[in-house]
Amino acid sequence: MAMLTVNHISHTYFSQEVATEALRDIHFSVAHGEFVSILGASGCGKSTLLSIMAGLLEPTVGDIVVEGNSQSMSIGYMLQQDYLFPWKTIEENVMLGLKLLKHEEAQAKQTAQQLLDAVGLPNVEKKYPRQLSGGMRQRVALARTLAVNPKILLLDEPFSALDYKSKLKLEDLVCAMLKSYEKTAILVTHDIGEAIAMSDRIILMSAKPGTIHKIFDVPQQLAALTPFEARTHASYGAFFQSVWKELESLEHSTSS
Ligand SMILES: Nc1ncnc2c1ncn2[C@@H]1O[C@H](COP(=O)(O)OP(=O)(O)OP(=O)(O)O)[C@@H](O)[C@H]1O
Repeated sequence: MAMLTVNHISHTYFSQEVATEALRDIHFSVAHGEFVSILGASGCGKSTLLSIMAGLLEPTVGDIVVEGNSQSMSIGYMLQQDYLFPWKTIEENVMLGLKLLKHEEAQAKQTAQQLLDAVGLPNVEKKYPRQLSGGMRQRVALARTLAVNPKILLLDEPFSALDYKSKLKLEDLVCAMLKSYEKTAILVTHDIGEAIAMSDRIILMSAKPGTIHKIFDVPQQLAALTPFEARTHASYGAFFQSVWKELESLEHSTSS
């Protein structure tokens, strides 16, 4: 059974008597452990779809089915900004969700420490977010997300505020962590390279209204590699070009 099904979702915003059709009949499933990217130009409805998948926005038509349940309870997020609480230590930030779920303090501390070790930050637990770099803070955000053991991670351009080297390193770390914790992930991005390097499948969206234009299976020889290895593999360029061409044709068809 699919881990998540986006079940014929359509969404129209109504504001001040103006209707904007943001999404039309979006339908796809994501398997357990799969990494799917949603790629598209600005305004194609990525954020709207993400908000619906997260359960933050009720779609006009359709629903989200998570592993057989019609609810999006088991979803964690990693966003562009880390949203760490500046007045809390790193350890307290990672433990936050566990405390809300009423986990025992000692157990929560142990989980936080294990995850901080796993994301390569073994000695920062008593520091505050302002004492860490942007890349380190995003690693803390990843640890905090994984701490509550969500079934599915929604990643909303989580590397876009980072310098290029930190971004590539974090891509590798996120994929390694997701693999070792057997998580399912959906990444929203407008970065073709990132989508290719990280995903098993890429859903390319067109705009006005947002629809699924095409779904690419990332070639196995790339999908099996780490993101950095994929970016530097001989077949990366040809696949990049085929996705790029499709994106270009979309832009021409919407601007003509
Ligand atoms: N609250 C809202 N009220 C009215 N229209 C909205 C609202 N939010 C988004 N829209 C419209 O819905 C469409 C899809 O917007 P959305 O933000 O989901 O796209 P996006 O692909 O995430 O864009 P970006 O990459 O720029 O964030 C756009 O036409 C946008 O103007």
